[in-house]
Amino acid sequence: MAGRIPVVVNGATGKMGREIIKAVSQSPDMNLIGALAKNPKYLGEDIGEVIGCGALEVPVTNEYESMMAMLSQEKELGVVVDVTHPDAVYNNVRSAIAYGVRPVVGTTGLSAGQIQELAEFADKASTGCLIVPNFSIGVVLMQQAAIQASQYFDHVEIIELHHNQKADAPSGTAVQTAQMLAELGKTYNEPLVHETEKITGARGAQAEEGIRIHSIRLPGLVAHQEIIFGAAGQIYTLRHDATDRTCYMPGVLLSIRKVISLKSLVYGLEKII
Ligand SMILES: NC(=O)C1=CN([C@@H]2O[C@H](COP(=O)(O)OP(=O)(O)OC[C@H]3O[C@@H](n4cnc5c(N)ncnc54)[C@H](OP(=O)(O)O)[C@@H]3O)[C@@H](O)[C@H]2O)C=CC1
Ligand SMILES: O=C(O)C1=N[C@H](C(=O)O)C[C@H](O)C1
Repeated sequence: MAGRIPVVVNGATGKMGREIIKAVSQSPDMNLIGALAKNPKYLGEDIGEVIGCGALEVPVTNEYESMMAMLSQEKELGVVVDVTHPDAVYNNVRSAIAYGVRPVVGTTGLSAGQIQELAEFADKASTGCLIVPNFSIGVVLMQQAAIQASQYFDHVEIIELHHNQKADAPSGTAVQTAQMLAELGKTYNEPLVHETEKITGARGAQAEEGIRIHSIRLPGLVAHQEIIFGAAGQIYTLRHDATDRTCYMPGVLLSIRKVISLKSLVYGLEKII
């Protein structure tokens, strides 16, 4: 369909992938042309039927390279949305860029070194790539509030709480939040006493500049984060709760629309809104 952004969703049968298939297929400026999944159970089936929204005439496939080749042949610049697994995402993104396809990466768990390598790769290819640890506007607002608060508070810890099918810890959102606070050029949480962990990990993971991250995994949770600031006589808590994955869809669609005009890798939704 002329003028529409051709989109392939990788991880199409997963929790995020299913929502993205619905959102993309209902967007008048996008054309869902591919649905990639790992599970052989769905191969060849119509992705619309698999996710229960009616036929979309897009069969599920696991042939990543062929999909990238097909996207690269489209008249309009093609986008692949990656919501797969931390073990797969790096190679997926490299391969997409090599085909001139624009990746929108929701998958978390990439290391800082891997992101740097992908940025160099995207730069050399002059190809846009968006890595978005969290697509929800609420998280962007929470992070902005945290940046403001950090001017006045020298002590902060992050608690992230997720469903217990999550592969990576800490969450990409928590890692990004800690980075944002660390980049402000101060060190947090100067200890008043010598601390001993009687059980390893009791004080959480140590991120940059003394910031601690605590990860909780339980059935019943979706995706939640608290940023807790402390000072003499007061506690300031910022909290975001994703209660349903539909909260990510406006950010996913915006990212698809924006990535086609980028010429390099951009990290974070806050950079494009
Ligand atoms: N940026 C954001 O705002 C958000 C990011 N996420 C991130 O998105 C990713 C996916 O999350 P979620 O949908 O909950 O996870 P799911 O496990 O529900 O879905 C992952 C999908 O990817 C497939 N998959 C798994 N391993 C591979 C692989 N090696 N190669 C290709 N496909 C693979 C799975 O297939 P199969 O079932 O066959 O294994 C499944 O379809 C995670 O990294 C998560 O942190 C999640 C929510 C919001
Ligand atoms: O796995 C999830 O569910 C989520 N992953 C992302 C992360 O690691 O930050 C975004 C959100 O927290 C949901």
